[in-house]
Amino acid sequence: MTSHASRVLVLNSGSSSVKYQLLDMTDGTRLALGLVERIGEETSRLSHTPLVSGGAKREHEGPIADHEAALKTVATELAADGLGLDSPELAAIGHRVVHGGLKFTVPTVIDDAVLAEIERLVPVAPLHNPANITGIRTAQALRPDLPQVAVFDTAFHTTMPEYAARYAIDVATADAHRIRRYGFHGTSHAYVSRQTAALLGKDPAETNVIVLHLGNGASASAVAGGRCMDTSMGLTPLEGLVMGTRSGDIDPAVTFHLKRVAGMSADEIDVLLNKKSGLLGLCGDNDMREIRRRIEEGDERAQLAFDIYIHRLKKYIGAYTAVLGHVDAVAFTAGVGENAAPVREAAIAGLEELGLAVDAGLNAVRSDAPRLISPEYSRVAVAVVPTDEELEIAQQTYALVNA
Ligand SMILES: Nc1ncnc2c1ncn2[C@@H]1O[C@H](COP(=O)(O)OP(=O)(O)O)[C@@H](O)[C@H]1O
Ligand SMILES: CC(=O)OP(=O)(O)O
Ligand SMILES: [Mg+2]
Repeated sequence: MTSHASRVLVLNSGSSSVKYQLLDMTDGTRLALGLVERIGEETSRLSHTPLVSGGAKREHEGPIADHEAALKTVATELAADGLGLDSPELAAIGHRVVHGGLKFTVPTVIDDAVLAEIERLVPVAPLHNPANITGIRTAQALRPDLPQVAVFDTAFHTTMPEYAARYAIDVATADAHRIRRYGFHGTSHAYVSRQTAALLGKDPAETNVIVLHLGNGASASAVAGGRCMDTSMGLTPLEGLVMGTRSGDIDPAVTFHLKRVAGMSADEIDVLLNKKSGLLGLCGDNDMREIRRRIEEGDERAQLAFDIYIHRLKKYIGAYTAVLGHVDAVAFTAGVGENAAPVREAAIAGLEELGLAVDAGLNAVRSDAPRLISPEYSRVAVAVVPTDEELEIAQQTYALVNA
């Protein structure tokens, strides 16, 4: 590595998308960012924005078969801006890895053993770890000389108290199969809880925050003084809130029932609960924008799906208020949390007894900045705090390779 290398490329590979950012870590400037969506479909879409020398956003539509092809397209786009992966200024590539199990509690330089462990965890993150692995392998092939760093979604949650991390099942069985609650979106929960403290002008070590990360995948966390006390996702990213295509919490007996009575296999049940449930299963759409549009037109199925989504959210806000005892702020983040004012309004409605309220005028403001949406009199602050998993991953990656 040359001493002046100060750029980090971050790859956030999801089940059907790749988000990426190229940053200069001397001052944290973003040089380029983009998103490849609907990978594996005929209508894949790439949107790439160079942020240097006045470059404009470029968009392409057309089939991108898999994550390897997606990453190669990203490399071509970056090269077209003079920001190619062959640049000597690149110090490292940082990868979001969703499941790190018990082994990975800190950012880790990837070698064959680390990659094998991420692979071993595929059964507990079937939608995510395979995409992360392809991202790592493709990046390694393009720049075998560079450090590749894994930043784990699970890492922030490893400090959860044992009473929150354990399921109430036979201890020997649980331990033999490493069955416990790991939690996900940890990079986002860590970043957003810190940003929320900053918004309140408080020391993160003395601030209690309920973070609601509402994207396609969604999770809540209870963070006390920077430490995760509980989170809604469990062994896998299926538990907890209602999500775009995932059921969140259900009676586990539903699965035996589907097997015994409906004759479904374990794999079929897995697909049902992970890919055909949640908002999609309830009303046929998983995009909150489309659901709100249908509700405006009087669609009752969309309304019921929305109500179920909100009911679950409210239950977690109540539960985490009890877990924390004292709450300084509830922070909404990710695609839905940052953009869907009706979700924020409905989730907080009726929670005055918990010290929570939303100001309709503030809630309607559109902005990319962290902001309060609660009225002056609200005992607990309600905030919209945009997440930036890529920045957080870049910082952790750069810190590790310079350590
Ligand atoms: N303006 C908006 N109003 C409502 N929902 C939105 C809006 N913009 C984006 N979303 C929601 O955000 C989701 C994507 O969020 P994101 O955090 O990018 O998720 P993920 O990282 O899981 O792909 C979309 O599925 C969509 O439902
Ligand atoms: C862990 C998880 O659910 O991630 P995403 O929201 O990116 O699907
Ligand atoms: Mg996400």
